[in-house]
Amino acid sequence: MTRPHVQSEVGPLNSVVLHRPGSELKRLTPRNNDQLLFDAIPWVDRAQEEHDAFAEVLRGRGVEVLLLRDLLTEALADARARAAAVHTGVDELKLGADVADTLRSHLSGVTDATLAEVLIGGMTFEELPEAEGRSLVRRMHRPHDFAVEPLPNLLFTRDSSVWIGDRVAIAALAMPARRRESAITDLIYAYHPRFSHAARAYGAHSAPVEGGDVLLLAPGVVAIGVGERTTPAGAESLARSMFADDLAHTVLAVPIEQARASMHLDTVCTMVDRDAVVMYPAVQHSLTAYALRPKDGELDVSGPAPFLDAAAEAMGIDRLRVIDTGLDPVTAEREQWEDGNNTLAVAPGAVVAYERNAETNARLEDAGIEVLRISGSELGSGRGGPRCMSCPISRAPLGDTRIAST
Ligand SMILES: NC(=O)NCCC[C@H](N)C(=O)O
Repeated sequence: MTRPHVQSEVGPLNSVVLHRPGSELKRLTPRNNDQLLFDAIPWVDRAQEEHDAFAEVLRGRGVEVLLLRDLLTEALADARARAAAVHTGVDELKLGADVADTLRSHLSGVTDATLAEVLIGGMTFEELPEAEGRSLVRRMHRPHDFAVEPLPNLLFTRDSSVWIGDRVAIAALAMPARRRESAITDLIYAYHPRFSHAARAYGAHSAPVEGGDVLLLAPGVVAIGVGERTTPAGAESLARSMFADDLAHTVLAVPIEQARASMHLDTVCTMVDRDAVVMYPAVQHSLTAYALRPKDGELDVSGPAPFLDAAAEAMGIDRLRVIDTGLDPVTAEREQWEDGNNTLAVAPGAVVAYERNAETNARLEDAGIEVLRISGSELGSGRGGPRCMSCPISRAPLGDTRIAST
């Protein structure tokens, strides 16, 4: 069992948290999928097969795969975790006092696995336990309305927490459909025995920061996308916290377009080697960064400067290589939408990628990157790729292997 520690995007991956999708995906309908941040209605059995294959690819590379549902169920063995779980699952403002009381006492009596299932998969009004008396709330809600909202985006374990060094930052998620995910990761890291000594970064700050926006470019150098999800205040707050804990010497705040296709920095750029990224060509020359550094207890902010220059300078390298995908704008846009730039490195120069992005993958291979292809036809309907679907908790240090000079 490796100790949680992550200093880079590409250090050999030891352990990762994934979430095998389950009943929460079966809650998606054409009426609620937009609100629940899915672009289509996934075929759940196939999504599970695709996810199992993803996990197998990682295991095949020696990666320990921890499944979020197991971690949550195990954490709930602690009575304090159960109390917190029931508290987070029951929204009294929505349910009213009577239904909330009934649900609380019901959930207090179910098994840990059932409680985890309700927290993840949600509960409809018709699934609520029977109760004495009359409730206007019950009568006025339709049977399929959610009494406990499902969390289909838990699939994207990247976003609700991020390990920086030996500390974990619980993200404050921006979208209402995802906010409760943080409470679940918080429970796991607070009460699961494996994480009992995990120190926190970012504390209880509430300005939105999502893990998909946080890229550990090199030890001590962190890029934070600022756009649809992470706010300037969130980036600044996380930077201050990392400086205070000596986790970083430079933070690059990177403005990204506030659009669905580029909701996180990792939708347009991920690292594929210690000095190389795959990047959506349309942003390659326009991406900029503000550099934040600690100075006399305050923040020193400079820039904006071109992102690639600012990153190379902070990383102490001549240049940050961009794998030249050479794609025509239409293919590039199609493959960016399908998470072609959202790769997960299992080691320097070896990444997991969706197979459907054939052109991007071919260019990566031309550049000497090993591409481990997975199918994502159903998984991708939530708009996330291999990096979004994984939360590394342990990567081996990069060591002093020299940076490629090509
Ligand atoms: N890091 C990522 O880009 N995560 C993908 C999140 C997709 C999810 N449906 C969302 O809209 O938040």
